[in-house]
Amino acid sequence: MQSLATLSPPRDLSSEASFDAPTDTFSNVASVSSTPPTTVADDASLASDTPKLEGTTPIGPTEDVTEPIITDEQSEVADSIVITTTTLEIPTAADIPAEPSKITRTKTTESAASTPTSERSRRPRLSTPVYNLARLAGTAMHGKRRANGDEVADRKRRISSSTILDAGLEGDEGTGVATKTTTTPVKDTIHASDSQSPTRDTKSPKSKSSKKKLEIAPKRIATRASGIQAETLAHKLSSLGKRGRKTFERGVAKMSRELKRLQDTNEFSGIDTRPVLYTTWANGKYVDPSAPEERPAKKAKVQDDSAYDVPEMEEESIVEESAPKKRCVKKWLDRGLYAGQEASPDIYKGLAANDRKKLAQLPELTRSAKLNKTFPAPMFLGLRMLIEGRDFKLPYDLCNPLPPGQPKPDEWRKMTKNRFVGDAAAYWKKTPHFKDYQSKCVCTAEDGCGETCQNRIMLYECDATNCNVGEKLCQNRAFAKLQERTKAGGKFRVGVEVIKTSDRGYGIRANRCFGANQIIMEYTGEIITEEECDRRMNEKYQDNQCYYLMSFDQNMIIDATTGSIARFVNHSCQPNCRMVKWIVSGQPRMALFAGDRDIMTGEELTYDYNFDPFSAKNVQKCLCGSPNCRGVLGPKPKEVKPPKPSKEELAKAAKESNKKGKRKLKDALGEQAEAGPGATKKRKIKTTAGIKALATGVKHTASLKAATKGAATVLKRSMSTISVSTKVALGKKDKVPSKKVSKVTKSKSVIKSYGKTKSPTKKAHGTPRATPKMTPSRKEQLNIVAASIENIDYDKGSPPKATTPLIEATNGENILSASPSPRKAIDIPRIRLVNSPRVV
Ligand SMILES: C[S@@+](CC[C@H](N)C(=O)[O-])C[C@H]1O[C@@H](n2cnc3c(N)ncnc32)[C@H](O)[C@@H]1O
Repeated sequence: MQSLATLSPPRDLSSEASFDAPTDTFSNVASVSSTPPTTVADDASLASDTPKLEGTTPIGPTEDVTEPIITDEQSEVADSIVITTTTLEIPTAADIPAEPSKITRTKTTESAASTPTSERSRRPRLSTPVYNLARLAGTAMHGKRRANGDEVADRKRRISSSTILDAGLEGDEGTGVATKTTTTPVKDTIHASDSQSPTRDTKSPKSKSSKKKLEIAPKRIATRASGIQAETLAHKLSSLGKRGRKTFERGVAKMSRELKRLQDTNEFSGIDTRPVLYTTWANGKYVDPSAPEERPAKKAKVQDDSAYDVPEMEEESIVEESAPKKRCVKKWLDRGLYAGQEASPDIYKGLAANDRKKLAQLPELTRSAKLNKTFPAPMFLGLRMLIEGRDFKLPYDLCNPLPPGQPKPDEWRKMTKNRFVGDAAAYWKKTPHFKDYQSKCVCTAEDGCGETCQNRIMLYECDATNCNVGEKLCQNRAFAKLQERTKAGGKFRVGVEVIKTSDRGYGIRANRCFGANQIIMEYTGEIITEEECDRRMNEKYQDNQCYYLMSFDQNMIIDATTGSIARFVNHSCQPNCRMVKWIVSGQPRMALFAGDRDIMTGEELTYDYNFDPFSAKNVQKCLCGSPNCRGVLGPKPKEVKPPKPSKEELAKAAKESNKKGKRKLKDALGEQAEAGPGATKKRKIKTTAGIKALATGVKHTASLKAATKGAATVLKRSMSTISVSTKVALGKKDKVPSKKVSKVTKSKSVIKSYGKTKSPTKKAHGTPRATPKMTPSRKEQLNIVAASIENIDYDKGSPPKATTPLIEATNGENILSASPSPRKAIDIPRIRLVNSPRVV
């Protein structure tokens, strides 16, 4: 009988789930049920890790016992593993036929051997943890002894009992019957290998030699790098004295099986199964992860921050926190992302009663005011936000200012209000005709001082003195709105910024959107007399490339060399803005307004300078780049008049008209005869439409008064011939209060005095200025071309509309065709600037 060592997983491996999970039943069984060596004499048994089973299962006779076939896997196992063995009684070749050998096997093996089953043997899987052990034992570094595929069958190898058993098991895999056994004595081999194996089987220590074995049994080193020496049973025994050992052995012999099994526990073996902790070191010190995080005191934190050079930020935030909270002011936009969308016809639909009530109180939605169609942003929440008054951020394309660090113009002293310089203030007072602006408009709350407001038509801004509607509903307060908008500052509110152009010096860019005709910024500066302007041109600005002088009012000039940002607006022959002069609280003020189309964020703002260069020397090349560029910074071209007809053509035309006149007279007489005496009168009324029409069709006397007044005011501001036209327009039979007529007469005298042509001033270097356009009077600029409003179609009962004669600028520009403003939408005649600003 030879003992056959079976390969069983080392004890420590069974507990090291971290390497390879011992999924095989065998390992687990081995771990749990392995026992100390049965006897110290039995080396194999002593080294064995497998439990000693109570019963032994005879393995059937094996014929043809040959040298065991060692598979690659098995050989590796044998080579590299410290093997624990279990005593097996294997029949020798001679014994086999005589009596069936008995072999002590594990339960699994036993069942595999005894019960023919189709189950695969689990044995080969046992080798998995063995590799790890080899690596741990330090033998793995030597590498494999052979390459894959080597013929190893004939090679003489150390063979362990496990190998033999494995071989046998391999052979009967599937059948459970061992087909090959070995005759090679393996005991010595096992000895050698067992010298490193831990002692476990202490089942029956019998002799002194076995005790010696126990004593010299090497300490088992825990495979975990715990650093703690595992105190094994053997180790403990070795430190005992003779008597102590005897006592122990006696005790062991008496030990119950359960207790013996306990000895195999990790605790008993001194195996540290606690997870390995990766230590953290910081600044040369061990960081204990379990220790609570140290929170530095607040003061220390500030000191830390200072190390990163951000103390200012910290300080600022602290200051902000301590500052009292500002009251949240509701911000309104009159233009938004969804500008132009139609509002829902029933805005109260789907709202709760409370919300309806709130909504009804909003001034924007009161019946008297016009619904602002341009404010449904954002699309679905607009109404809710109106009710609740929440702010929202503007999208990128509505406001996109340039980043900081843009080039800034030097030597520019900003001035946000006009200032009279020198004699200008004194001279200004002599012409108080701007008191006329105080005449109240006749607008109703529904109108809201819209396009039909007389003040608006006259370019008078409404205020408390001249507005019939009131501040809340009035829409004719552009300058007041501008002031309100920009007073708080901020890039969006200001809406414009200086840019450096590539070829025209500085310019102005819109950093937000502006609606058509919306006021953008005021043009302010020093108001100087012509004499002062000449002086500055000759002395101060002699070598200047850029001029910031603009004709203003009463033959005066605004010099914006010291002035508002509007002075940087460049010229374009196809501009997107216009410079318009308004009378605000009786004072003329100039501002840049958007043109007839909306202005998008990022566009450069331009207007037509209608530039007067004084002399050829000052003519500058225009670089606006528009398709209709005039080439130079010069005055607007006059409209090309049709060529004069020849004398013959004139004579012919006269004949024709004579004939037609006779015929018309005949027709007229015929009609008169048919229609009776009233017909002529009717016809007369028709031709004198204008204000007469208003007067006849109006029920409200107040409206009548205002309408008449409005028209008269426009006329009186235009030229002296207005009085004639007005009289015609009013008609003798119209019951217009005499006061109004007298006012017109009065204005006539004003205009006379104001319409004086100025004496030509001396140009630079003593030459007289040859350009009366420099500061044109109203008389020079405007001409009445018609005083009819025949095409007005009033609704019955609607209040009368203010009317003004259609006026054309002297340069031939027809206002209706040249500037199709929204005013065109309503059928009233309109005027343009009474005194168009000019850059000089
Ligand atoms: C009122 S300033 C405009 C601001 C000026 N670009 C600046 O840098 O101060 C008028 C001057 O700008 C220049 N300028 C404006 N528009 C121009 C244009 N379209 N082409 C060439 N130069 C222009 C001319 O030199 C003109 O005298």
